[in-house]
Parts: sequence; C-alpha cells; structure tokens
Amino acid sequence: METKGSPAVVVKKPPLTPKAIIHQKFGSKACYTVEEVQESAQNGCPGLAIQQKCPCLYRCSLQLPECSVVSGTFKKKKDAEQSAAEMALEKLGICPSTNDPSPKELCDDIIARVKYLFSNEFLSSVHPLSGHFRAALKRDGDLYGSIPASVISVCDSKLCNLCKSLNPKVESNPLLVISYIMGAAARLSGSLITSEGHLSIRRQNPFPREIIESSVIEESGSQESIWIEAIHIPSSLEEAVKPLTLCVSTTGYYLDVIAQKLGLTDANKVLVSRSIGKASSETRLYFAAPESYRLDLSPDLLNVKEFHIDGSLNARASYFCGQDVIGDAVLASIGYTWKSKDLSHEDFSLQSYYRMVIGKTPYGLYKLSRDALLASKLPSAFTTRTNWRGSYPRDMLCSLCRQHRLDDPVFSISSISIKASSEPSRSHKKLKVADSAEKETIYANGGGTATDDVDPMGSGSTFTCKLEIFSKFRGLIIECTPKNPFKTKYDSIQHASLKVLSWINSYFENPYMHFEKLNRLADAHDIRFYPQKFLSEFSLYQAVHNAEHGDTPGAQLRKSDCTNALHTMPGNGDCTFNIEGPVYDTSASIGSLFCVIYSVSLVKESENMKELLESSEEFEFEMGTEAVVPCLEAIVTQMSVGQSVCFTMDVPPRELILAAADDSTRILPLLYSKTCCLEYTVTLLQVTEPPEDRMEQAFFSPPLSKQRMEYAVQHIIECCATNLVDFGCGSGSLLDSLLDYPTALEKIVGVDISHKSLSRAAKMLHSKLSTKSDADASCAIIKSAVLYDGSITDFDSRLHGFDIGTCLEVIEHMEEDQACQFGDVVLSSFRPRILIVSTPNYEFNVILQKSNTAGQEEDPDEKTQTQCCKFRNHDHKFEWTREQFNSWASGLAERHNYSVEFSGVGGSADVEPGFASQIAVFRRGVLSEVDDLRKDTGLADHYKIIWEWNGGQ
Ligand SMILES: C[S@@+](CC[C@H](N)C(=O)[O-])C[C@H]1O[C@@H](n2cnc3c(N)ncnc32)[C@H](O)[C@@H]1O
Ligand SMILES: [Mg+2]
Repeated sequence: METKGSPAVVVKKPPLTPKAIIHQKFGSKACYTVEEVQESAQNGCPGLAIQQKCPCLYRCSLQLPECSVVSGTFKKKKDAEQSAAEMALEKLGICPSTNDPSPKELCDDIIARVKYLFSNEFLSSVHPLSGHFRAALKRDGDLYGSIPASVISVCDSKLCNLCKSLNPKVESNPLLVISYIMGAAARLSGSLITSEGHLSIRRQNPFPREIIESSVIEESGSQESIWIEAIHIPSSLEEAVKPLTLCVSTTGYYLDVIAQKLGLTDANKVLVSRSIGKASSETRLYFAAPESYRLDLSPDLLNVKEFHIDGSLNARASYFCGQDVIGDAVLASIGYTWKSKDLSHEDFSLQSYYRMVIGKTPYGLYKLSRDALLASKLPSAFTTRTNWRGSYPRDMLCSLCRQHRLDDPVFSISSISIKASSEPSRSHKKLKVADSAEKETIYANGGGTATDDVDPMGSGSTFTCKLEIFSKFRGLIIECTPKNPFKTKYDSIQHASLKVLSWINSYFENPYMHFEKLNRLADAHDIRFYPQKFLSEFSLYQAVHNAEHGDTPGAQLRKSDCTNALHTMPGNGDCTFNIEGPVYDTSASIGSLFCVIYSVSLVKESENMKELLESSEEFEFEMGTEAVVPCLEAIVTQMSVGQSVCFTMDVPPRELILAAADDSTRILPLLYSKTCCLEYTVTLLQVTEPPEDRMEQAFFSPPLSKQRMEYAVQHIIECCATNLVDFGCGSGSLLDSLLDYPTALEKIVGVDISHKSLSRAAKMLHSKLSTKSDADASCAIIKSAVLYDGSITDFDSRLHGFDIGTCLEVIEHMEEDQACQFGDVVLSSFRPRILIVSTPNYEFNVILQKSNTAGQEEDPDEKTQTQCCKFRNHDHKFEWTREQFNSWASGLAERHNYSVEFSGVGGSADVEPGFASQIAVFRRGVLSEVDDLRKDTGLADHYKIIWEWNGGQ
C-alpha cells in the first residue's frame, strides 16, 4: 500500500561515471594531476573595493597513453577529475552509453578473471584473496590448495562487479556470485577442479615449488597461535549473543577454525557475508552453507539460475549484513587486506556488537557520536552549528542510509527571495515570495557544507530543503518537505535531516507502533512515506528489537521516573541541592551551554552492588534542545557552578548499556535483574550564556534588533530625513531593512571598520538595490548608497550635516574612552540633525541571565545581584547602567548644543530595570557658524569608499 496514492519512483541504475569508464579502459595508465587555482573572485557585487577571499578552485589534467586533457576549474577536486575524464572520452570518441559490454563478453571476462586468480602470478601478489591461496597451501589432504568459492566471491571486487553487470540481481543476492564462480571454474575444467558437494575450487596442477617459495611471507619467527575474540549469533532469537574465541595457528587456515565453531568439518562449506561497517573493514559474518544448498554448476554462465537457500533465517545476522544468513553465525574481524601479506585481525567484543546494533538506529548514532549515556537519544532541535554537539543530523542520516544499504539522501534546495511588507508598524510582516524560487539539488556529500552556503550574507534569500531517501531497488521510500525557510542552505539541510531522523527514530523506538500513529507522526514531521517499502527496508529490526527487549518491557526513559528519585548526594557537604517535584522551566537558560563532569553506574541498591559504566571530565550540551536525558535539563538549571547532584533513572534499553560497558561480563548479571537502575552523578562545571542575538531572539518578540530598527524607522519618517548615515553599520542590517519602508530617504551611507561586515553589506545592498523597482511606491527610492571603511572616532567631511545619524549597538564594542571620543566627534563635527544611539542596559542583564547568575560563584560580599551579571557579548568592552548612559549622553548634548531624550526597546521605562536596549535621541540646536565651516571642506576625508551605488549607474 502506498500512502496518498503517490506513484512510486523507479530509480534507474546510474550510468558509469566518466572516470569509471576511463578506469575500465586504462586502469593505472590513467594519470590524474589536480592543481589548486586562484581565480579572481566573482562576488556578484560590482565595484566592491575589498579584496574577496575566494574559495580555492581545482583544475585537473589527465594523462592517458593516447592523449592528455586539462579540465576547467571546479570547486571540488572530484568534479575537476570527472570533467577531465569526460573531456578525454570525448577526445577519444568513446561514447559512454554504447560502452556496455555484451553478456557474452561479460561471461568471457568472468572466466578470464577466475583463471587469473588461480594463476602463478596471482599467488605472490598482495591482494585480499591471494592470502587465502597461500593459506590454503597449509591445508591437509584433500583440502590442500582448495579455496572456498564464497571467499572468492567476497574478496575479489572485480569479479563481483563483472557478475553484477551480467546480472544485477547479484546486488540483492550476493551469494549468487558463487554460482558464477563455480560455473566459470567448471568451464576451466582443464586446469581447475570443482569438488562435488563442496563449494570449493583448486588447481588441477599444484603450484610449482619455486612459485610457492617465492610467494610465502617471512614468518615473523613466533609460532604462537593468534587468539581472536569473536561473536556467536545464534539463529534462534531466544538464545543470547555470546562472545567466543578463535584460536588460529600460524600453520593453519583461519577459515577452517571458524568452520569448526559452526560445527562444520572444514571451510569449504562456509559461506561468507559481505563486509560490515566501514568499507575497509574485514568484519564479516560466517555461516554454514545449508545441506539443501544445490548449485547449478552449469558451465553456461548465461543460464545460471538464481538460487534460494532454505533454512531458518538468522534475523540478527541478516539485519547486519543486509543479506540472508541461515542458521547460527560467527561474526569476526579477520582477513587479508591490500596492505600486507599478513593476516589482519581485530578482537570483536560484545560491546562492539552492541555498538553495531545501536549504530543502525538514529538514537544510537547520536549516542555513539557523543559517547555518553547522558546524551539524549536524539536532540529535538537543531539551533546553531556552534551549539550542536555530536555528529550533525545530515551526517547521521547519511550514515543511517549507508548502514541500511539505502542510497545517500538527496537534498533539493529552493531559494526564495523574501521581503517584508512595507508598513513601519509593529504588525506582523508577512513573508512574501518574490518570483519563482530557484532550485538546486545536492547529493549527500555534495554541498550545503558550512562554507558552501550561497547566502550567508543574508542578501534577502531564504532556503527550504526537500529531502528524499531512495532504496537501492524499491525507489523513493521517504520524502520530507519542511515548509519553514532558513537563512542558510546548511541550516535547511540540517533541519530536514533532523526531522527525518526523529521520525525514523520513533519507529525504531517502537517498531510495533500502529500504522496510523506512524502516519500521523509522519504528517507532523512533513514526511510522506511508502509504508511497504519502508517496512521492507527496516522490518528486520523488529526481530532484533524483540530479542533485545523481550524481557525488559517498557525499559524506556520516562520523565516521571527521574524527578521522584532525585536526592542530594550523600556525604557531599557542598551539595544542599533539592528539587520539590518536577520543574521543567528551562526557558530562562535556553541557548546556554552547560558543561558538566559526570559518571553513570549501574546499581542494585538492595544488594549494594554498583558497576561504573562511564564517566567524563567534560560534557557540554545546549539547554532547551533536549540534547540530554530528560530530567537533566531541569536539574542543572537549578544548580550552581561547582555543585554536584546524584539522581537515578530507570535502565534504558539494554543494548545502550551494553554498548557503553567495556566489560559486559560483570554487568550482565546486574542488567538482567529487574530491580537495578542507573545512577548519575553530575557536577556543574560551567555555564556559557547564549550569544547576544540568540538571547534577544529568545526573549523578545519581535527580536530586539528588529525593534531597534523599527524605532529608527519611526524617527526617519517623522523627521522626513532624505539622507542617513549609519555609524558602525556592520553587515548593513539596518540599511537593508530601511529599504523596505516608505521613507523619504534618497541617500544612505554606512561606515564600519570591519571589512568582512562591509563586504556583506555591499553584496546585500547591491542585490537588493539592483532588483528594486522604482514603481514600488511602498518603498524608499534610493538614489545613492555608499559604504565607507573608517573609524567613527575620525571625522569625514563628506558625512557632515546629515538629516539623521544612527549608531546602534556599536559604542559598547569600543573602549570607553573611544566611545566618549566618538560622542564628541559626532556631535561637534558630523553634526547630524538627529542622532540615535543605542547600547545595552546593563541592569537588564539580570533578567536575561536569570538562571545563569545562579551558575556563578556566589560572592558573600555585599555585591548586588546586578553586579554579578556578565556582559551580553564577549566582544563588549563595557555595558552601562541607565545612570551611566544618561550621564554620558547628557554631558555630550550639553557640550555640543544638542538636546537629548531617553527611550529604549524591550521592556518598559516604567518597570524596573527599564529597557533592555537603552536609546538616546540627540537633536541639534540652532545651526552655528561652525556647522557651515565643517561642510564638505574635503580637508578631513579619513574614510575610504568601499562600495558605491548611484541609481543603478
Ligand atoms: C554589534 S555590531 C552592530 C552593527 C549594526 N549597527 C547593527 O545594529 O546591526 C558593532 C559594529 O561596530 C563596528 N565598530 C566597532 N568599532 C568601530 C569603530 N571604531 N568604527 C567603526 N565601526 C566600529 C564593528 O565593526 C561592528 O560591525
Ligand atoms: Mg553589542
């Protein structure tokens, strides 16, 4: 059944890339050289006088025996390489689509490959398979020199790919390759022997002695056996997964040892799965080929039939490798590699097994990336790149798809130009979608990275991201189309990824959830899915889940469980912490980063047993995103830095504990007892307040910055200003917003010392002014816009006598004496008719940082609470109280013949502690002679024009 009648999308197998075709044709004879190229930046902002750092570009030259080509320049190395390969194909007249070999040619290639693998030449090569050939020479009797076909099928990717081209079903049934190999060997009956009833092949004539001697590796001297930890996964879900030890002697073949653990006499009846985990991993599942396993040993490869192995499916093992595993299985990390002739091996512990189990779920991926039982299963919100801890949602989603053998997710980004409606009132401004949205598709690793955003400057565009997940065979299975727009591509991708992860997570947490509920949740996450396809991709998890949870029903975290169990830490004099009932008001610290030391133990109080599971010296999380176990957010907001607390919680799903525990043998008996719980000991180390803008956004609606801008607009309209200078304009957010209001402004100017901010301002203004239509009567008709690089403590006569000057949230970024200097220069020399200056009201910090002040060390001296507050931003050199600001502004006004009025935004003048942003509005007194003298003398032009716009000319 498909949801909402949407047609299934059939995914066509992607054609070979140009590089892959070149590789097929020329192999190692194709030589790619990639060089970095610096090109002059195309910043889309004509006239910008600031040197732009441009991203590094790459050019690739490709050398082939018959020709050589050089690509154009690309942002990514791989694109340059593909382009060079494409140019070479064109030059050589090779048309990719007609390049497919015929089935007959493929059969011949398969036979030739098998022949080569059994050649003298191959024996001495370093190849994951040649080690098996050398080891097989240590086998006794009939087994001497005999190679299990399943080993060939998994160790030689070239052969695998040939079989895949001949029959795409190999992808879903990798063991089918064995039939092709056995068939090819049968065709080579003059030189190879295939043994009846066994899935093995050996040479008719043994390898010549000198070849054997030259191929063997120098034994390291020690004849000791290797002991390797592995895992036994019984087919029956009733039986527990257990560790086992493989003892491989230096004179034996490791696969024979595994065979014995599976109750077989030798490795020729063992089937081997594809590798699990990382591409380079040698972790595989080994299981017995069922007795019923009958191969069609037809030497006619074109007629090899698909076979099915009957027997009881090992759900857990099949879930890991994504192919049918029958009967008991051994999971081990052992094999030969491309790197050396030695056998490579690694212990595979029960902990590794459980890390693999949870690593296939969104909550597990997140937990593993944070390596902490304290981390939540998956945060509910992605706020900012700087505050997110652990793997990013997009990376987790890509990893999840790979784990489940799905295609990488496809992200389609739409950029939308947005402008606010033009009344300067405080009413809600509706987002208006201007003309058609631009679209772009990004494949999993192909963009939207932190540095790849198209519009980090805020040129007025926002982005939405559609996310699609395709299965390798079944087409589209999940589609997520969040409506809310984001400022950057990156954010839109991370948000969409987190939505999909959260939804899949709800399935993983409750795979028996009623379909209706899963569907409702999908709706809530802006997701459409294809239930049958989805379930066929993920349903094996039900069995694994069942096996792990069967005897701990409801072993999930419940909010109510933890607050009741909260108690003070015994024997810790410092800790007088207590909570009466659940308190979940964390809003005061939303966006803050909390850093804690913690340890988690598994305890059984009745028997005084306690096993430490994990501990960490430093663990950081963002408040308000549910990034940690539910009650911790509530608890830490009520703690002071340096305080400790101890609380207990129900045991989470067993696999999480086993994935965390180094030594499962000690904790297993505890874990199976119903009365144990998790005990957390947490010490609060540090609290870092959220950045100023986020704090303002969280507290004020509309955000304070917007309120400041609207305050300025009101004055601009009231005084009918035709020109404006914004002192310390930053990235031009005020200048940008002004353009959307019906003011009389004709000329706007910005001054700043930050080149980075000025570049952003230039790009944003350029894009906005060049697309603005004069016919739009609701907006200002700007004739001139200029950006200057200069310090506002210096005078520039070109900016003398403007109608209005603004200086919003700038002075506190200068040293106090400079702020005073600015005050004098602006009122004595620039002399705007009106000057608006805003700066934070320090007294208001106590409200913004309400919870965080508790996080600071209490000073028993008679310091007031206000004095304990930190500045709102680490870049602030000072923050003034109302009294300090009034005194500065009144003195200034008096000295320079201005009047001054005080006001503000955020909060109220009449309610303590006043406005959040305090504002002084200076008005010039009667013009004096000095004013005329200052006018455009050109003698004091300290500023450099960075960018200029004159009515589009
Ligand atoms: C917090 S930002 C405010 C930007 C802008 N006014 C706004 O409200 O969005 C402070 C700005 O002041 C600028 N600034 C600091 N000292 C300055 C100086 N002496 N001259 C010019 N700009 C300065 C900084 O470069 C920065 O862009
Ligand atoms: Mg500031």
